[in-house]
Amino acid sequence: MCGIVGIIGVKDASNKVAMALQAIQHRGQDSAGIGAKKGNHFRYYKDIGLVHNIFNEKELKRLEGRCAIGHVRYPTIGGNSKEDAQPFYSRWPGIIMAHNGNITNFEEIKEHLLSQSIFLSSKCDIEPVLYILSNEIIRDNIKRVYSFKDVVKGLKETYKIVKGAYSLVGIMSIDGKDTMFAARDPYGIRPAVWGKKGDSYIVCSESVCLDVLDFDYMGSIKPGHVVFFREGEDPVEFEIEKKGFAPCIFEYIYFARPDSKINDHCVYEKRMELGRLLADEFKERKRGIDFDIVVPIPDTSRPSAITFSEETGKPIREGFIKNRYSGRTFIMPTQGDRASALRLKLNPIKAEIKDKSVMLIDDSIVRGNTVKRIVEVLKGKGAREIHLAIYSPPVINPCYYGIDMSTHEELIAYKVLKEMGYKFNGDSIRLDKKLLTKLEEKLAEKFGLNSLTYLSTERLNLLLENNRCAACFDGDYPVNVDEKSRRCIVFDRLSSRD
Ligand SMILES: O=P(O)(O)OC[C@H]1O[C@H](OP(=O)(O)OP(=O)(O)O)[C@H](O)[C@@H]1O
Ligand SMILES: NC(=O)CC[C@H](N)C(=O)O
Ligand SMILES: [Mg+2]
Repeated sequence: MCGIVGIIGVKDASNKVAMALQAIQHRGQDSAGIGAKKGNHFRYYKDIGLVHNIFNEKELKRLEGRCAIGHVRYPTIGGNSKEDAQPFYSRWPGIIMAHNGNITNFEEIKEHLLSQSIFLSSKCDIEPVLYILSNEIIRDNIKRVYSFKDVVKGLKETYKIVKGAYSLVGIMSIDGKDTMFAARDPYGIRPAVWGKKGDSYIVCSESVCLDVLDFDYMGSIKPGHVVFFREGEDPVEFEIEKKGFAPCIFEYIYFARPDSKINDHCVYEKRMELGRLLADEFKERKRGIDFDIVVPIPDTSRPSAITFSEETGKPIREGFIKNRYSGRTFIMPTQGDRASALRLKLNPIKAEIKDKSVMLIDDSIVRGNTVKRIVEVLKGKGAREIHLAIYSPPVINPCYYGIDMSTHEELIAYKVLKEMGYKFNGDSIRLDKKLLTKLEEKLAEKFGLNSLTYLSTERLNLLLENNRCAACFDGDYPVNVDEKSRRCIVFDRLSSRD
């Protein structure tokens, strides 16, 4: 999941964007970029690394202007080269743009551009979208000054061609004025919120960016809508193409910061609710299992562990301390990076663990790296029993919409179901409670756990009712991804890794 930010109407906007990007660094740790506009000049800079390593005072000074956008990247299409980092720039008309999500028909639209002799300089999926948008704005309509009407028409045509999950942010000149725009795909799969302070505006993936810069939270960009922002003017909104509302549920489970608001929900409250739902699940399906303490696996599961402890009446303890200088492991690019980072990241408190029956809480099991490491450590420190409860269902379907788990084969729950002889029917794998319990037993055995409890999809559904994309759990994909696009997403991603 990447992070996007756009700010208009402040002095040295790129400085503020750099600050906001640091607030959402957890959404992408591989590369970052900022683009700014001053008068008729666009400038941008992007590189591999964390925001504070890339942008120094000198670099930010060069990115002058009262409007700027920025991006933190976690590659899900293409590789991790400097060329693939965002944002991207188109000269005609001048637009600088970035996105969060995945363009699922990336390969098809590259061909569409090639047929018009338009070549790309990267493997990043937003580059062709930008060129399509530029083309559609200027099509049969070459002007010195473009209006909202021209840009909305261009976006409407672009939405007809581009499929997938995308939250866009961009800057261009409209009616001869600096204008920032933000748009979400027709299902609003990826988040985008906006805020206001005096005459200035901000758009970003999560509301924490607003907090660090003292902007007021104004709401979310609606699915399939575009909003234009100009300094000192009221925002102007248009519907481009709306199909429904299916925000990614994994944002609430893992991706977003707990202190953020997305889709007008407070993520912390949603995680507390997930902890309560998990406790209900545990009480219903795992009667007879006893434990001494509840231990969250830092960081993401901490709010849910609090409510799980409250609901089960068992004390919560810090069994692991997270090294404050290590980032997220799941979003690291290779299996080797993830495994060695886990050793550095989590260290146990022996006094809390020795001779205890421990109930671990985590948000998800994806590849199983974290559980494997945690069990090894706890056994080494003399835990009497190790139980694990996960506040999401088994991840058994790939994500094609911007989370780096786009193949079945990397998903541990899928692999174990296959070993159990379960027959798959495309991506639509649904687990009833009987099969869920069998899978839990098998995985517990594999990891050396005394018990494993997942949240059932039925209970997860209580979190957001029908308004969500939970395809990684239930196989219900809002945007159809054909076989060719699937292969492209996977191939582009894996061929760029070691
Ligand atoms: O089964 P796996 O493939 O290991 O993936 C799942 C784990 O990865 C994430 O943690 P991460 O370390 O990325 O971030 P966190 O500090 O926010 O928990 C997530 O919170 C799980 O703990
Ligand atoms: N996770 C994301 O949102 C990544 C955005 C885009 N697909 C890229 O790889 O740059
Ligand atoms: Mg974690």
